[in-house]
Amino acid sequence: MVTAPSLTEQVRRAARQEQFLEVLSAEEATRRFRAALDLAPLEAETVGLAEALHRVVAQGIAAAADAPPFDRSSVDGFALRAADTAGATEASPRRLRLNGEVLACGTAPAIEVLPGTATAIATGGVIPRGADAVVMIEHTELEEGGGAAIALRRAAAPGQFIGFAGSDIARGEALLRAGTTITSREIGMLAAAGHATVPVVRRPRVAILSTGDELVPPGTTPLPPGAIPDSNAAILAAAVAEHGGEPLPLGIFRDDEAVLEQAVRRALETADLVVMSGGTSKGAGDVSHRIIGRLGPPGVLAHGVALKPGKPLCLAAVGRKPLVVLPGFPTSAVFTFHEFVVPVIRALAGLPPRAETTLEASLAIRTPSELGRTEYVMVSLSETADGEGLTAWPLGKGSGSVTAFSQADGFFAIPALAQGAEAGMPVQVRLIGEARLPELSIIGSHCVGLDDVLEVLAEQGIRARTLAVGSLGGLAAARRGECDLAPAHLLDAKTGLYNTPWLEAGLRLVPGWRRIQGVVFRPGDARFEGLDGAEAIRRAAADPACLLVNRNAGSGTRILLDGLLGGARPPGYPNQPKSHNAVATAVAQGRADWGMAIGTVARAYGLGFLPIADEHYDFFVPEARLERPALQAFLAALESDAVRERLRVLGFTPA
Ligand SMILES: Nc1nc2c(c(=O)[nH]1)N[C@H]1C(S)=C(S)[C@@H](COP(=O)(O)OP(=O)(O)OC[C@H]3O[C@@H](n4cnc5c(N)ncnc54)[C@H](O)[C@@H]3O)O[C@H]1N2
Ligand code: MOO
Repeated sequence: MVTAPSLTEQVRRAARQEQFLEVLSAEEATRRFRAALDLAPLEAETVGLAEALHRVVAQGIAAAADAPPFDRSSVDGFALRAADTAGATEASPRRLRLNGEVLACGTAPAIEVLPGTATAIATGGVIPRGADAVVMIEHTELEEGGGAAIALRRAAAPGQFIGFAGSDIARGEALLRAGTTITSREIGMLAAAGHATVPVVRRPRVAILSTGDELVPPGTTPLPPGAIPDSNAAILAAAVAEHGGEPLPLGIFRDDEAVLEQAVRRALETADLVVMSGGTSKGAGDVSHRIIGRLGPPGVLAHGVALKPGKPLCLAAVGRKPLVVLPGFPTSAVFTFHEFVVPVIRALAGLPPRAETTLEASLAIRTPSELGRTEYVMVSLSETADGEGLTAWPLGKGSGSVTAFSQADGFFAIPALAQGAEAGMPVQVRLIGEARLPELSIIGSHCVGLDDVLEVLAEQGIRARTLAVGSLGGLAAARRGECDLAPAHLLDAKTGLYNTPWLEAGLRLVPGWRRIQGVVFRPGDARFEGLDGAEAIRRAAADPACLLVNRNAGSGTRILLDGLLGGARPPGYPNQPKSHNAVATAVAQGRADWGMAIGTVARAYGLGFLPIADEHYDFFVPEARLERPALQAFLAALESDAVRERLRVLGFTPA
């Protein structure tokens, strides 16, 4: 009898089909990598206090001097012998003769305070020999007439208003312990306790190489066709510095084995750790991992890890030196860097393992995942309706995204043997950096006009976050009370009304603005030029050579377009990007001939435009949230002349 292979067997078979050396679990890959390395902190070096910020103390440091260095007065007044003031009262004041010196800060006393005398002293002045207390100037009276003297009407306690030498920290006392990260506070202590320099752990030097024929330095304009800005090197260099390393950015290398091998050999000579990105998968140009075998033992320790993002990760060592090839995809590169490389950098830098915070949240939407790989899903967090819990919204941008890791609050894992996670499931979200929930949470349809309103709020110091999940997704979030505002432009085909048919108990509809949706096409295209919008759509839908770029399901634009197509599925229909801009770019670049977008975007891309619908872009607001200050500020901004003018310039009309 033939039985279906078990799930585990299916996963093992899938792994065997990979060309990778062996697809390992993340734990096993980490174990092999760490076992091959020397993870002790690097040797010490001495730096001046001005360079000591964020460095790690290499060995325990004792105070080199007393602080304060001498007994000193903590008030402006008179240094005297406490015994001379015993029994002083309103009725029987004590009279003390003044010595002929004034102890300003920095003045060494010359006259001993003998019984029956006092010396004028400033805050911080050196306590003179003989004195054991200080009285405040306002508790004394200057005696008129018979020579310089003061009268006191209350007794002083021995030691009062004296800061004794070494009472803050005494010479030889432990000041800083090994492993302490130096902040401004430690620098202050070092300076006060007699140190001008400090022994710190040498920062691990991390060489960063980007590989790929398509890569160009950030900011290259115009971008050559097919070129991609090298964002990995930029984010990796900054992340190296954030975790105590010294980045050595070596630049961009073409997919040329000989050149790359030479560069990596040189990097291994100067750096403590070498990080490459790109070229570790299976394409013909994927050469990075191939050269490692020639650099010396032990070589590749893991190539292929059962996780997503990051499957093609390659961990290696040459001697005891770590060498890592990160996947080229930006989210995969930075995610695997943080999981596998950051702990190594921190260990070499003498830093403790990074503190990790995990919060429980409820998953907002069903999230599919690939069987056989632990999938890490980048999420944004929002507060639940009662304000007591959190909802996790998958960013849904994939490994190639350059924004997912940077914009996510954190991530949760879907186990290798699951094919997804269900909406409403509790998930453990590990935070990336510090998650700061925004004051204003906006979930729904995005419009360029919204950015202008939010700009005004930002000027008032109110942080907003927008999650573009389409009009229907936003409406669902508003119904659950999980956002402050759900922007929507939903057309009800039956009534021809926008948004109001979706209104229900517990929700308000705040009018936003009107915008013109229409057909976008390249100027001069005779198939569209001069036609009425609806007629143009009918003709385009019937022309097999005319390629559409559609919109994502759940977006208001898609609902509008589907209504106009009346069930037709013209060529290009499956191409469903998520924004007006993506539609305009596809048409401008000739990858499609037409699509539906708002007039403002059509103008920005220099496209032809046939108006179709004057639609309402409004905001669903959960009533329970109406009183929140950030929401009130948003509503006020919406009404303001400044915002109305900005919207008008963009081509929107007030609702
Ligand atoms: N046939 C297969 N193709 C791919 C597989 C596979 O198993 N079979 N794995 C996919 C996975 S998973 C990943 S992750 C990527 C990683 O591929 P590489 O590490 O070889 O990366 P490249 O091909 O060089 O580049 C991928 C992608 O990333 C962009 N990139 C590269 N470097 C940078 C950089 N420094 N800054 C910004 N962007 C960069 C590059 O332009 C590509 O778009 O492979 C899948 N393919
Ligand atoms: O493993 Mo790759 O990182 O999915 O994108």
